[in-house]
Amino acid sequence: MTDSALLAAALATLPDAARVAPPRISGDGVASVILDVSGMDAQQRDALEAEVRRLLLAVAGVREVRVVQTAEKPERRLIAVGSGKGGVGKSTLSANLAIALHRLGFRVGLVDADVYGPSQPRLMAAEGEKPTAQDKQLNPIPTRWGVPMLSMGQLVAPEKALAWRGPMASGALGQLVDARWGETDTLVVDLPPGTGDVQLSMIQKHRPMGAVIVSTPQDLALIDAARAIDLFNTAGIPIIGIVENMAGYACPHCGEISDPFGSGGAEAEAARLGIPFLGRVPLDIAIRRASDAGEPPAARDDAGAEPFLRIAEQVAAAIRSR
Ligand SMILES: Nc1ncnc2c1ncn2[C@@H]1O[C@H](COP(=O)(O)OP(=O)(O)OP(=O)(O)O)[C@@H](O)[C@H]1O
Repeated sequence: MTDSALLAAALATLPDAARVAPPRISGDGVASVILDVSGMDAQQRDALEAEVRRLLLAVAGVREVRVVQTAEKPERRLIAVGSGKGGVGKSTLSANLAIALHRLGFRVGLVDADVYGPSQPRLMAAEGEKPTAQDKQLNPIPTRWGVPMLSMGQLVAPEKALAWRGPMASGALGQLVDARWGETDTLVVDLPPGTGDVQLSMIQKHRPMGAVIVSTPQDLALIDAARAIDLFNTAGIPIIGIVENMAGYACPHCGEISDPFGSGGAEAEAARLGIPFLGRVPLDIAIRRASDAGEPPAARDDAGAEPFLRIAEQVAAAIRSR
């Protein structure tokens, strides 16, 4: 006859013994044990389970071992990046913000929820890669920038996306957010422009910690940005701040600075609305070229990364103050 005390003694030698709940054994020699695998990667989990099985099967009277793995759901904050209208650089900002936050020490993942114009696979040099799934949960795709990602563009062919109705897009958003993000503590979510179903689903179901709004300096973009801000405000999601993108164009030939979309509009709007202004990203052909080449400027060790790092520092401060 084998009792539970014998099993516990066999497992006491494990370095991870604290993760093993007291095992039980049935009269017919089936040992049951629960392992707490919180924070472990798949390899560590498998190794622990194999070791527990080996030790228990070595105990006289044990003919079978049943193992259940449990893990605490890690606390993961979502940062939604939105804009009132398309083409203002929301995707560019999301990718570079994610990388800059990673450089500041956060464990960051990137979700591209823009079903109608997913651009993260290109920006992050992951075009053509398809995520695999495990137990119906998607595995994020690692990128060379240390920020794993998932994109609507990896779930649906571009020509089919246009036919997607709101509920389908919202369902897909759930799959991206609830994927196997493991140790990731912060998800940067690149939303579609505007205030449609995906944004509502994001707000209602996934409750982001806060939102970053991207706008160009011009009036029309700002009116739309104010609408996006209003949506988050109404739902009680804090606005972390506004970023002004495509501000101040430096001519690559003569160096003269011009302001094709005006200047300072987003900062003035932020002041008017009483929300933080997070910074300005210049209209710079180097940003467009690097983005098209899948080499986000925020990953560089030169001045090109600076605007994104400054913005990320403010977002990091907002995260830490919560
Ligand atoms: N600061 C910048 N300087 C130069 N080009 C930029 C800058 N920001 C973005 N771009 C370029 O502008 C274009 C639109 O940017 P992006 O795709 O990030 O915008 P978006 O708001 O996400 O658009 P959409 O709503 O279509 O997804 C891209 O070609 C991008 O490389």
